[in-house]
Amino acid sequence: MQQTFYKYQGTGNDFVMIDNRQQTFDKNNTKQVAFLCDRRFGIGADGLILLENHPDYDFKMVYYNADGNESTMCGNGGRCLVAFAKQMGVITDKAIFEAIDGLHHATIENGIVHLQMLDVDVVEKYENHVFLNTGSPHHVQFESQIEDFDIKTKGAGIRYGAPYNEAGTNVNFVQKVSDAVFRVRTYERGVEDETLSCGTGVTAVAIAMHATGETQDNHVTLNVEGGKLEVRFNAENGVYNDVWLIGPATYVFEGTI
Ligand SMILES: N[C@@H](CCC[C@H](N)C(=O)O)C(=O)O
Repeated sequence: MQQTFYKYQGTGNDFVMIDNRQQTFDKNNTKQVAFLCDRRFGIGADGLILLENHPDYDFKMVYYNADGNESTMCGNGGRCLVAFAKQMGVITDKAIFEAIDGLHHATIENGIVHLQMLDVDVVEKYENHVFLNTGSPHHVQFESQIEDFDIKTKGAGIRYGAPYNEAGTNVNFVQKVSDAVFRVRTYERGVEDETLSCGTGVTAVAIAMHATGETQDNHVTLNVEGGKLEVRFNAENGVYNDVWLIGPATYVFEGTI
């Protein structure tokens, strides 16, 4: 069967988008999802996202990693899905949608998507790293420089090591640029490689930098390999709410395969 698809990217984190409002996509076919995401044999993407109907909200998001498995929240994917829902005529300039981690509010204007992320009330601080969940699990590790870093080897070591083991985590390496600006490179679970950007990852980094006193600001800029993202939040007694991930979401091409 031929599959119509749309390709989007958000700061270089790229996704195959499928309109599944008619429930025609075989959601349990892991091999098919992995094939569509394959950069040599398929379309090529870090993940695949289904746009589905929701009885109470604008739409539902179903997210798969490039390995073909359904996974936890994808921040850049959520931003791209808002742009795709607009292209499909499902929304105009704002949305409320359900993802695996709950409800998300979003707005879109001139290709820039503001996406509200999960509140965070647990930030685990260790000697060399911070661990927190921003819809997906994130290990955040501060480094003095990440330019010449072997992200894939170092990231995989942490992702598969204790205490994360097989369930794993995403791994973010962070370098401070200035008070409220950080450079981030991320190893993504389920892609099992460095990606050019990770939305839940930069959200985790912004909160981790605030929680450890690396920034006093509640509006942080994150320089990633694929561009620039912003994260804003409200911090009150160790609880982070009103968390927003902000950045571009761009249509690339469409086709059938
Ligand atoms: N690219 C994502 C994160 C996607 C989920 C992640 N790979 C996982 O399985 O935890 C983002 O932009 O947040």
